[in-house]
Amino acid sequence: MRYLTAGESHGPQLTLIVEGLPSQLPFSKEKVDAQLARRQKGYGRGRRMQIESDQIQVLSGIRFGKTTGAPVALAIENKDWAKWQDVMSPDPDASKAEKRRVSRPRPGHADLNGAVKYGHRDMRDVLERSSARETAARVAVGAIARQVLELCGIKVAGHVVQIGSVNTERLDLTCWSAEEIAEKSESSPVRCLDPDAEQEMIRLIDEAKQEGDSLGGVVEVIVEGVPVGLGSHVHWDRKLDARLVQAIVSINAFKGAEIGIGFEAGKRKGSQVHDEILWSEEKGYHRATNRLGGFEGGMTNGEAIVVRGVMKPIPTLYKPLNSVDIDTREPFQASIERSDSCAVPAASVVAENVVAWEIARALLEKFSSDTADELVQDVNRYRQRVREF
Ligand SMILES: Cc1cc2nc3c(=O)[nH]c(=O)nc-3n(C[C@H](O)[C@H](O)[C@H](O)COP(=O)(O)O)c2cc1C
Ligand SMILES: C=C(O[C@@H]1CC(C(=O)O)=C[C@@H](OP(=O)(O)O)[C@H]1O)C(=O)O
Repeated sequence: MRYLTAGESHGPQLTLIVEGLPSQLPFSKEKVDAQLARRQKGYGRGRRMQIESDQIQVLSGIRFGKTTGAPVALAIENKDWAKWQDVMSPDPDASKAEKRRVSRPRPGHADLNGAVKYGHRDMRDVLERSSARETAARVAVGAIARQVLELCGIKVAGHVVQIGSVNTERLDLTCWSAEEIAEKSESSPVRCLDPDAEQEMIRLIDEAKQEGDSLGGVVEVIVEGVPVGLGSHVHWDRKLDARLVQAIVSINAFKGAEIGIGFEAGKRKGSQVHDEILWSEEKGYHRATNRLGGFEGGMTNGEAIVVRGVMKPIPTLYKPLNSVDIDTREPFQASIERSDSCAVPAASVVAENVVAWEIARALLEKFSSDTADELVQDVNRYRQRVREF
């Protein structure tokens, strides 16, 4: 299973093609649109999210509410395009495009590197594609992947663990199901499970916004119901934990990811890290704890997958940093039109969906999947085999 996305932030639409889905998979446009709506919410977003109302248009690969096995093509409209047509069409109005030409690179964004690499004197040609607008497309494909996972009894949930200096480390989530985590985070404007931390996060975002500054944070994704043995120890690029880390760090502004207790493992002794193996009639093989976040040897071990990602603060600041104009090579301090001040809550939805995609991809690699029925039967047969091992 693979996908491609295309589209500029202020172009007419995002376009995506998903290839390799099982045929006869029940396809719900409503479920995809619901994930897109979740991504648009979250405290700290800027004015752009009030303009957009993301929904997919299904262009191919679906008939009678099911996949046909052919590539699924989708589009997501950019409503902001109405104001950008003269500048962003393939044949723009030269004088209008000149007025919106960008010669002042933002520290922390892709502007300068992209301009140097691709030879652009107008950095709009970089920022339009490097924009996290593209994450709407990735949420849409993740939302389709979730429909595959759902059939196989696999649930994905996410929440915000930290914004700036406030975190929820003191929460013990071991007794919460993915469903409870999803429900609780959904009712929080910052998608945080701890009401005290939530209030403090909101205060910090307001403060940063007032100062013309921005904030990053940490998000966590949990995947429940995953069978043992997705991914493989036999080759580097088949290790599923590594693929999840790549998926998370590929989200705009994400600078790191960890599985389970992650970096904390470097501080502890082995006896405080490794999860003891148990067996019971009811659960079969399982672990006493889940510090390793559901992975050993690049393979799932049947415990919940726990993956975290850290997002740096948004680079576009109302309080600008020093930079150099590429026309004059003179220093400048620019003012900006609009930006998010904190997109961590929104990014937690992106993280859930890129993780869902990667898990679904690993599932389809392991099991027969020409049709949805074959997939479900194969997964069930395998789950039985695991119980009898
Ligand atoms: C949901 C989301 C919203 C974002 N919104 C903005 C924004 O409004 N302004 C901005 O400068 N960067 C924003 N970013 C971050 C930039 O897209 C990102 O920093 C940039 O593409 C450079 O990539 P890098 O930070 O991964 O190096 C956002 C990221 C995400 C995930
Ligand atoms: C459009 C989205 O996020 C955008 C991501 C983004 C960036 O630089 O990454 C910059 C902003 O774009 P604009 O300048 O048009 O307001 C965000 O709004 C979105 O999330 O759908």
